[in-house]
Amino acid sequence: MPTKVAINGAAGRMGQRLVALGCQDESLELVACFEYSGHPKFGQDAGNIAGVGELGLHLIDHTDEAYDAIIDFSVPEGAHAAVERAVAAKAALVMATTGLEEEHKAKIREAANVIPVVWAPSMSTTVNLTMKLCEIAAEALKDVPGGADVEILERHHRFKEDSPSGTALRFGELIANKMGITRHIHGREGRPGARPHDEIAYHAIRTGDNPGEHTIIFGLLGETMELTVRASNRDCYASGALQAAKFAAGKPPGLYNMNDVLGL
Ligand SMILES: NC(=O)C1=CN([C@@H]2O[C@H](COP(=O)(O)OP(=O)(O)OC[C@H]3O[C@@H](n4cnc5c(N)ncnc54)[C@H](O)[C@@H]3O)[C@@H](O)[C@H]2O)C=CC1
Ligand SMILES: O=C(O)C1=N[C@H](C(=O)O)C[C@H](O)C1
Repeated sequence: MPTKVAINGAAGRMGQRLVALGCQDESLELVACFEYSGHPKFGQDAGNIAGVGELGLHLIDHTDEAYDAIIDFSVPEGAHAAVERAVAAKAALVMATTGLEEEHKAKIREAANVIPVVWAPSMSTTVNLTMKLCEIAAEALKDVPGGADVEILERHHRFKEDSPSGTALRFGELIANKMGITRHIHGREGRPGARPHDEIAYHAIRTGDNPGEHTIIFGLLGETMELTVRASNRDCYASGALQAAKFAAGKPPGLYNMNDVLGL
């Protein structure tokens, strides 16, 4: 039986790729494409919007159709709505939206008591693998003589609303946990003085249509290591999210991440 999937934020950049890839995947069935009712294309066919032709799936904000999983790539308010939809439908939730406030995060954690939730700031295989590599590097370099300075650079398209990216913040969190760092700063200006070792700095670049790029720098005295992971287009995120939906459907309630989905 195919996994029945609903998409929240279906007219967005990511939503359109989910519709386009999802409708070609025989192991799943798209059953609902949610948008907020004020969207200028509300009611139109999601397939036409995604450029794959009519699918008979219109942009809606309510359905009585059952589904096994709902995937959310939207905005914080949309993510809130997706959690409520998932709990009401007793469906798995794949939460991909970034830039969430603490109230939204608390709601997701609470939902994981009653439904399976896959929650990750990046659904990309290579990003999640790079996170593993960074954890190895952080562990190995935490006591290196002279210290290792960690800086995280991210580049995204000009339309991105949150900064820094959720992925950059997750990289920082994982590295900080391994190295015992508690200070996180965002850019530098003026005369901040010599760099302390126990901080991680984030730098967010916004240009053109960049679908996402992260560089993690470990700077030592005498040598530097940089790990870069770069998306060529959004399909790495969309296919990861569809995989996560299939993974989570029917799983026991709980919080899962992409390492669980990808077996990393
Ligand atoms: N975890 C991951 O792998 C990735 C996460 N993202 C995140 O996904 C989010 C969306 O990214 P994009 O698609 O580029 O943004 P977008 O702005 O193109 O799409 C967001 C969509 O959500 C819709 N929306 C707004 N309110 C809604 C509501 N109440 N209910 C349902 N839909 C609603 C908007 O109308 C829009 O169509 C961002 O937070 C981004 O950072 C993006 C790519 C990968
Ligand atoms: O908004 C985007 O485009 C992306 N957002 C995610 C993030 O904030 O980490 C993931 C990816 O980098 C693309």
